Amino acid sequence: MPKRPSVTVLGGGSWGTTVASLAARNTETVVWARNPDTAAEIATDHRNSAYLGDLPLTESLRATADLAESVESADVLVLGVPSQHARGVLERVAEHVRPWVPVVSLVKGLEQGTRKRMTEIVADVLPGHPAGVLAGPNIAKEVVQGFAAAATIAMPEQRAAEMLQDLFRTKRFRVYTTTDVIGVEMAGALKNVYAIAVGIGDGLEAGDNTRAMVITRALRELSRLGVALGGDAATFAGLTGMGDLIATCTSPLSRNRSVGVQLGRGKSLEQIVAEMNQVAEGVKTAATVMKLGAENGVDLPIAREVDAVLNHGQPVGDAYRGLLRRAPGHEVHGEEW
Ligand SMILES: NC(=O)C1=CN([C@@H]2O[C@H](COP(=O)(O)OP(=O)(O)OC[C@H]3O[C@@H](n4cnc5c(N)ncnc54)[C@H](OP(=O)(O)O)[C@@H]3O)[C@@H](O)[C@H]2O)C=CC1
Ligand SMILES: O=C(CO)COP(=O)(O)O
Repeated sequence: MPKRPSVTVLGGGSWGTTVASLAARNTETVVWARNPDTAAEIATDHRNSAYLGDLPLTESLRATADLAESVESADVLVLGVPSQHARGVLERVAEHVRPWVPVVSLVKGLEQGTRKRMTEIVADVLPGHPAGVLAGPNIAKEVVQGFAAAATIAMPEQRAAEMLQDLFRTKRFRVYTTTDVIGVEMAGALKNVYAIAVGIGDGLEAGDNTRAMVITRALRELSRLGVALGGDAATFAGLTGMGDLIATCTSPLSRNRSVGVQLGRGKSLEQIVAEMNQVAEGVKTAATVMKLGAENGVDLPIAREVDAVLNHGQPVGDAYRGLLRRAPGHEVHGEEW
């Protein structure tokens, strides 16, 4: 049997480590963690206690804090650092990575300032490398424990998606394929903003009907923007759209939802962020999403309230009351929330 392509995962946080642990079941895999203690712990104890507690990782997974060494012989690169650091890490690997190696992003965020998706950043920094994304309803701790879950890998070419699919799939981690890179990337980035909205409602103890209302209308809102940006409407109804929105808006393990819950209970954003040791991408994505909406003529009433709370001092109670004051239109064809 021909040897499978080797994988290097850049980023030793919760999800980078989890995906590396999945890939290591299928092929030679190394994870790069910038913190040497994290790399040593993964390599020797097969754990990443800072991010995944005591949960055991695949024993064959290698780890290093040496970025150049980690990418030199990689056949596939996986990007697993938070969105605002992706460009910097890619720039550091550019001179070490072999030509044409595909890059798969795990990142659910947009670069502030440029408003670019991660595959657009790959195109800037590593031109010529095929770039795609793996996303879905994938709370890291559940996946690493082996609970059944599914994701979608999007590559510009279907054949590439099918080749890469086999590197990440396991008996209990189903990996579907698509060529809708824009849709999958946008769905992953957008759902975090709406998970903050749902979290705020939960923090205010608004109830189950409110949660269902916000999730459902959020799906419509994020689909409108995603389609305006070039995504396929069907993608937003699938795993990376509706699926991930449900997981992130309802899981007690979601960091984005948790930011919203704490805001709803009256904590300041500064305090919440200071107390977190993991990334909640939606905090930075909200303002970017508002700019994308304005540029593309898409009204985003729910995201606007989240942005107002996060960035413009809007009290959380007023944000929810503000939404309810707007008159509802046609459920399916209306532009309203
Ligand atoms: N966690 C999850 O369940 C899922 C997360 N994602 C997405 O995956 C991406 C990564 O998130 P996740 O792993 O959860 O994040 P975490 O917060 O768990 O970990 C972040 C990782 O990135 C590293 N890092 C931070 N800044 C830099 C930098 N400047 N240069 C290099 N490395 C850096 C951290 O290193 P250090 O420890 O040294 O600070 C850490 O290893 C995000 O876009 C997230 O939305 C997608 C699906 C599921
Ligand atoms: O993307 C995720 C689940 O699919 C993780 O969500 P959080 O970043 O909110 O924890």
